[in-house]
Amino acid sequence: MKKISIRATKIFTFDAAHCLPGHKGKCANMHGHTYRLEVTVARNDDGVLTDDSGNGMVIDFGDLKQIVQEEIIDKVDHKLLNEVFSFRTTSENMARHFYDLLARRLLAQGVSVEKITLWESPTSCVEVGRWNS
Ligand SMILES: Nc1nc2c(c(=O)[nH]1)N=C([C@H](O)[C@H](O)COP(=O)(O)OP(=O)(O)OP(=O)(O)O)CN2
Ligand SMILES: [Zn+2]
Repeated sequence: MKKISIRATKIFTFDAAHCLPGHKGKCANMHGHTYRLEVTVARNDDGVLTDDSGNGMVIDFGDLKQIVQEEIIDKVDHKLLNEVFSFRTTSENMARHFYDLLARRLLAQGVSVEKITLWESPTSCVEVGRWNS
């Protein structure tokens, strides 16, 4: 029987400009996106804090919002991404970077990042996570 687990997701948006030098199409030119960032987390024990010291939450949505704001949104919103990051600013590279930032920050709280979904447009997204192989 499959184990029940609980995940919590919070959604963010940010506006940013970038270009992909050498891209074969129009994305070589400077252009902008309203990115949508979906952050899904779980407790490392797969449940919620329900003991006397617990609060029945995977993580307080307010705390998650503050962490994502500090670690990601404040650094990228209304910025030129090519100046923020040393790597090529594909959605894949950014989503992986965001995953690593949040995984490191949430580790101490016993919270793991299950999935990061980064939408570059309403029709294009990438997902980063630990999948069952
Ligand atoms: N795998 C990836 N492919 C592309 C990326 C990327 O990050 N990962 N990025 C781009 C460009 O940044 C471009 O802005 C987005 O391309 P695309 O989704 O094709 O944009 P459109 O507006 O043309 O999308 P439609 O909805 O199909 O009109 C390119 N590729
Ligand atoms: Zn783009």
